[in-house]
Amino acid sequence: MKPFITLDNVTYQVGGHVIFDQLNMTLDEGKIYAVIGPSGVGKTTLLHLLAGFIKPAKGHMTIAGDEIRDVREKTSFLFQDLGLFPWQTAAEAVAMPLKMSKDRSKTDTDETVDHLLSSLNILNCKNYYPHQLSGGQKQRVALARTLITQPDLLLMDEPTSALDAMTKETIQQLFLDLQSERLMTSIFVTHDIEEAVFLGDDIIILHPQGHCQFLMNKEKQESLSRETKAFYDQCFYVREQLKLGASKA
Ligand SMILES: Nc1ncnc2c1ncn2[C@@H]1O[C@H](COP(=O)(O)OP(=O)(O)OP(=O)(O)O)[C@@H](O)[C@H]1O
Repeated sequence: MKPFITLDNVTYQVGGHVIFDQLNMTLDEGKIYAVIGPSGVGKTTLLHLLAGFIKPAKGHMTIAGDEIRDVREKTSFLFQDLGLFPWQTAAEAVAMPLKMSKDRSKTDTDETVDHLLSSLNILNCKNYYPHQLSGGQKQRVALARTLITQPDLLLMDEPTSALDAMTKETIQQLFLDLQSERLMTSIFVTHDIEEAVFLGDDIIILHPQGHCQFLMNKEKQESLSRETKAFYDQCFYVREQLKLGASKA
């Protein structure tokens, strides 16, 4: 795997409060990274730095060898509130990022949207407005909208936190299927240890005071099944590491 993202001595502070002090990180291309850690530790801030929404006070950050100076075209962001507009149908919301590109015909855009909605099993909802969609369907529409531009980096902030347990599992599996079809690096923030262990190739634990711990996750597991002892052992291990970090703070 190639290094795709590098953070080199990144320092970030807000209102006199240091969130990251000389943070270093190398993330590989094509992997899924789960970011977990206590509330207020800086998980969303890390995503915002990577998205180019905010800039570090010191240090360097690169994606695909280029310094992050601004919001990149090839980075997509899935916000916690999904950002679906009440006046847009599912198909219109998903097509929106493509409409900004002038060199696409309407037929081409419609076909791409239908293909993606179909692969997320929501083609039947294409003319529905947000109030006509369930939580899981909204989540899929928002995911489709982030994927339509074929991003090489997908950043997601607690993507399944508002979903019930079964819908969450369906979306997680769909996400894994989509990720396996694309050359895309995904980084998602979660408070859910099981989600981090199920989805993350690696888990990044952010501890208080900006200490960052990497856990190789998937290669330690026998399978992706939640039913295995290895899965629960790994969840237990992540929980212990979080507790240990909190006790040192
Ligand atoms: N605009 C801001 N002004 C002042 N402080 C801020 C601002 N944005 C974030 N912070 C502070 O920065 C710290 C990190 O915030 P961040 O949202 O990244 O944490 P988090 O780990 O994602 O938390 P949570 O799990 O609760 O969502 C918090 O202490 C927060 O209060």
